[in-house]
Amino acid sequence: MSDLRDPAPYDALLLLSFGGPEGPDDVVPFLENVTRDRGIPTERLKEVGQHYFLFGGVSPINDQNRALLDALRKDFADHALDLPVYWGNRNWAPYLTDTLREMTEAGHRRVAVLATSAYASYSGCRQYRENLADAIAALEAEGLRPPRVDKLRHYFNHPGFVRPMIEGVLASLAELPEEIRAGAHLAFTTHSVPTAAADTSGPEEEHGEGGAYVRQHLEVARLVAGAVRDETGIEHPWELVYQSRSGAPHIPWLEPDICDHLQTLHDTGAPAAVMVPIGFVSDHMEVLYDLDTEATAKAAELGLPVRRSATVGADPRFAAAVRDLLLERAASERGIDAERCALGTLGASHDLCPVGCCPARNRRPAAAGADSPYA
Ligand SMILES: CC1=C(CCC(=O)O)c2cc3nc(cc4[nH]c(cc5[nH]c(cc1n2)c(C)c5CCC(=O)O)c(CCC(=O)O)c4C)C(CCC(=O)O)=C3C
Ligand SMILES: [Fe+2]
Repeated sequence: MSDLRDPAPYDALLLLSFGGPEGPDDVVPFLENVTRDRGIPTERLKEVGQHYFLFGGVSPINDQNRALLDALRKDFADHALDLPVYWGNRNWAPYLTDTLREMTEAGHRRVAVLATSAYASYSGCRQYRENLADAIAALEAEGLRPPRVDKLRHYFNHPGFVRPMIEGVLASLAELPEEIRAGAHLAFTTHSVPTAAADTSGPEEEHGEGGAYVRQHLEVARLVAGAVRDETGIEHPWELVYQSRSGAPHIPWLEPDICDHLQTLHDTGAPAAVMVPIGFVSDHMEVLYDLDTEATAKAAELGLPVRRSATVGADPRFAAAVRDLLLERAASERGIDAERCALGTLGASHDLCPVGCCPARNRRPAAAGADSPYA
């Protein structure tokens, strides 16, 4: 079989995610894992710890990933794709290294990796690749021969990621009282990163200020706003804003913050807003706390009606998109040119991050890129 439904050379899919605590005792060790050598002020860490304690010390991200695993397995089974799906995290159990050890022992030799992060950037891409390299090195040090890992391309502009978000915005708009609906702003929001990290995101010279990170988010915002206009006939004003900033105050990060933006909307007479978390794949803590708790409280204080639209989560169209990305890459690894699904004007992202893509402050080995020691 050498058709576009053939997963060869891949013999497994690895869902690679951030990880999160599953109870109060996990919170501090989890935050220590996340922030090791990252210079985040203690005050910020205490504050973020409180966000988790507010939810019983449980991050929603793990259940979101379990739901996505179920959706992927169902989608694969429904399409006669006989490929096991594993799950490993960068910062909490099931840890990436343990999952990769399990995969090694099960005899897997070539693994496609789906990261739960849709865009370019150090935090959203290279850091995942560094952790893959760390896991491979750890297993090699145990005398094992881990499989080769290939990270599937960025899917920010894949219709299986964008379409569910469009529907989410339409549903949130429909929930707003009719007399304020037409004037509602769309506040597209994503994780802030240091401006220096944004500027160097993606292949050098391919992107302007803000780099691939800002450009890719602006493209998704434009696509969603355009589809909403086509559907409703109403041109909702929109902006790209940021959330979840950490780090020292003197270091510039992408702005404006969602809460400052809500203040501006209020001050300039906007009647309502829909917060659209395009930067996140599922409803994890950044969405539940920073948007649903903090920004929603800010809006209430201002008397500004707001809604928060859905993330893709375990939407079956997203699961189908993952299958599409995997089969597209598999074909390409076999030397066959498969169609690369992408909405808008940026085109399908690269398979292999080029050398120097999304550079780290401290250079470390990263797997699954042109500069990988494990190609
Ligand atoms: C771009 C980006 C994404 C989106 C892409 C992706 O999804 O990967 C993302 C996702 C997430 N970030 C998460 C949690 C945290 N991120 C932190 C810190 C940081 N994130 C950053 C960036 C991003 N982060 C950055 C530049 C820092 C500063 C420190 C550093 O340079 O590394 C900290 C430390 C405390 C704080 O400062 O907030 C925590 C606890 C969780 C899990 C949530 C849950 O438990 O449900 C998820 C999904
Ligand atoms: Fe983060």
